[in-house]
Amino acid sequence: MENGSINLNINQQEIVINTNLLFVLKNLRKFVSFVLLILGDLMMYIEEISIVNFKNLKDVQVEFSPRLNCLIGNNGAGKTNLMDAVYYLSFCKSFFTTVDQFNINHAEQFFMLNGNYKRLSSNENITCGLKKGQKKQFKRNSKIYKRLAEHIGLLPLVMITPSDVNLILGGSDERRKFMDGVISQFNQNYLDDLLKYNRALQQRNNLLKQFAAERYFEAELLSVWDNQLIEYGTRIHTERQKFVKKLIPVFQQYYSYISQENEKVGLTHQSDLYEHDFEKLLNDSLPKDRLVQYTSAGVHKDDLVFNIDEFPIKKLGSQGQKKTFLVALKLAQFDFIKEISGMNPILLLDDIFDKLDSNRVEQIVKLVSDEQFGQIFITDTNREHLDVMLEKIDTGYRIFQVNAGKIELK
Ligand SMILES: Nc1ncnc2c1ncn2[C@@H]1O[C@H](COP(=O)(O)OP(=O)(O)OP(=O)(O)O)[C@@H](O)[C@H]1O
Repeated sequence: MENGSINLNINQQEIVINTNLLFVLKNLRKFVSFVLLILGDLMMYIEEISIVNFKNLKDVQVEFSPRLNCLIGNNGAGKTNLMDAVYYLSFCKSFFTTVDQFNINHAEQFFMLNGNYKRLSSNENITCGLKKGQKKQFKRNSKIYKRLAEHIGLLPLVMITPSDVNLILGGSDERRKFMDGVISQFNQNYLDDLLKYNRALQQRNNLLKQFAAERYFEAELLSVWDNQLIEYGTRIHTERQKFVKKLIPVFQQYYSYISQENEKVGLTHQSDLYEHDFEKLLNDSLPKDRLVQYTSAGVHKDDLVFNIDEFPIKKLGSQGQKKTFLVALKLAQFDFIKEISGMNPILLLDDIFDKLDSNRVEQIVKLVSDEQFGQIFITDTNREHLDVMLEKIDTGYRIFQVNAGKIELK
């Protein structure tokens, strides 16, 4: 008995030590971010860029401010193209198209981007070149990347553009892409799980089609893919759940600040896996899957539900409310990435003030003028909103006039 109670005490002590260790590890990342913040070392920014033949930017060299860069010019001048060039150097692709060749100037055969960055205490030179009909070359400090995935996350960046409205208006795949894009930037395991899940899903769907075509069924063959879906899908679900849990309160705070508490917004992660475990789901949906010849349940059906005052924002939100929603969502993404990377992501705000009333514009201006944001790029067709912003940031900004693909420092 005595021995038993001694063992019990030891076990309890071990549990306490383990729990403390877990707590320390969990909070270590937060602590490091906090220390870096205090030391002012969260800064990461692009110092200069040279662009050749990227869309309508044929020959551009620009030195940027580490704080605020305002791009002013008429419609079609090339403001968004300049931002997309900066986006490209972070993500190895355009924000707007997956077809790389579309980024080459129509009259030319190649494009070239070259960016110099300050990142924590080091300098980084990133170049990208693409010739028509060839594979693109992406280099960090003159060394070619073997896998582009190695570059993702090195230069964190968040972009807000008018096309983000597809997140609200588009299908659930847009919202899954949003979740997956943010999580996988800093989580290689998540990206691997996603790739493996999609491969297994494809194979399972092929098999269901084959069974139907041959009027035949073999449960054992299907279970090979079921097991893989369950393994990867359950991990994907857990990561998405953690991400959304972190995102919601920050997003709601931003929305409430910008709208001055005029509306209440909600964001919910919808997934079959909250109700049942994956194995049961696949078993229950098997008769339907055999009929429709594809997998009808799983994390590939997940969605994010966006509400305003408890109604779907897609149907009932005004244009300004939708815009506010997206700005708050992307700013919450900014906070999430900042915490994970320990750096201030570059923030690109394209045409952000369109559709917003003057109160909301003023709130956003106040927000992003704050030191908690690092380097910011902002476009507008005139100086009206930007001048209000510049009153709040008295030093460290640059204004560029963009005109027919040419960029001039004002
Ligand atoms: N591959 C390409 N080659 C040449 N020009 C291109 C290419 N792709 C896009 N463009 C041109 O770039 C221009 C669009 O530039 P951009 O989207 O940067 O404009 P903007 O200044 O942001 O305008 P807005 O204020 O309307 O948003 C268009 O004139 C378009 O035709």
